[in-house]
Amino acid sequence: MSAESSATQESAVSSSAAQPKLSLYGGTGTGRRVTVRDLAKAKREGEKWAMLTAYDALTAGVFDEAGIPVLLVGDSAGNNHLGYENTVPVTVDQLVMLSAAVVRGTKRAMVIGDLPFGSYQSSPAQALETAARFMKEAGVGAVKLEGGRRVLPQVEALVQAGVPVMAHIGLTPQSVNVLGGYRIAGRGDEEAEKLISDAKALQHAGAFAIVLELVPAELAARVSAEIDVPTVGIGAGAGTDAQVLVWTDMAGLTPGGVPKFVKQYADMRTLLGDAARAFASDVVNGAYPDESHSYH
Ligand SMILES: Nc1nc(=O)c2c([nH]1)NC[C@@H]1CN(c3ccc(C(=O)N[C@@H](CCC(=O)O)C(=O)O)cc3)CN21
Ligand SMILES: CC(C)C(=O)C(=O)O
Ligand SMILES: [Mg+2]
Repeated sequence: MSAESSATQESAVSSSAAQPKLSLYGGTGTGRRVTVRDLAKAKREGEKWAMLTAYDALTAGVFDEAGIPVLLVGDSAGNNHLGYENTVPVTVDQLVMLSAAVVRGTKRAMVIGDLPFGSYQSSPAQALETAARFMKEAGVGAVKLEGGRRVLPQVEALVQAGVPVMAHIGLTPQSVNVLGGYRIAGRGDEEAEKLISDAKALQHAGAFAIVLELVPAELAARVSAEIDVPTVGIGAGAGTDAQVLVWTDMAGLTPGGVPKFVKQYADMRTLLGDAARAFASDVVNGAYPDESHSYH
């Protein structure tokens, strides 16, 4: 399949399930994807929205049918899909492939590609080259990158070239080796002021939304009130315009403990483990397959 045709908005996923009433969709059945204008309108009208990560076509299709308006192909695929320790080793090739799958598996969500570590920091030209791959080869509707002031030239160049950019400040996991861990950002007056001025500068540079990760709730609420573009919180309290969670955390599939900001809405680790154990047990006992699963 050519890059062109794999990037179409068509999908094998069909939906007959009832959709949640989200004006973000411009009414269901409009046959179009959520756009940056829809998200701007949601902020004006005080409508909150949810974003989830997605790393494959089937899971993305489930979220699309559930009415999640924005799906992020996060570099959190590093630890949640590809088996790495963190997001640092993730490559553009890997995320472009996963992004293409998420676009193919969805019809209405805006799909955002997370620019991996090392794929945009060097220069605006590098950022544009990477973003163009996500748009042409995967068909994403926008990209996301980490950083405040230090990436303003990249944000400006991308927006001027026609690439919608979601910014990401607060805890920026691609800098985990500099930070020495995943710590709360924006504590203290000086850090708080820096976060606010970064948010304003990113908005001025043309970012259509800003992720606020692991920042005190009061500060995130203040940022959200002081800027016109939507904020998307993760571990940033209830005062942001939208919320994002890593889907494996939300669904109870992530092994070990999850951060305190996560709410688990399912227990998929137990569900899948039980299914696998039941299958294995049936095979060992001769209970599967039986006549109904056999051909003659
Ligand atoms: N599965 C998963 N969920 C995520 O939310 C996530 C990833 N992976 N990978 C990329 C980043 C890393 N993130 C993280 C990772 C750990 C904490 C954490 O341990 N937080 C502590 C509080 C830290 C503090 O007190 O300073 C916690 O217990 O909540 C937070 C965000 C968020 N992102
Ligand atoms: C947690 C979100 C914001 C992210 O950047 C990711 O999933 O990679
Ligand atoms: Mg990320």
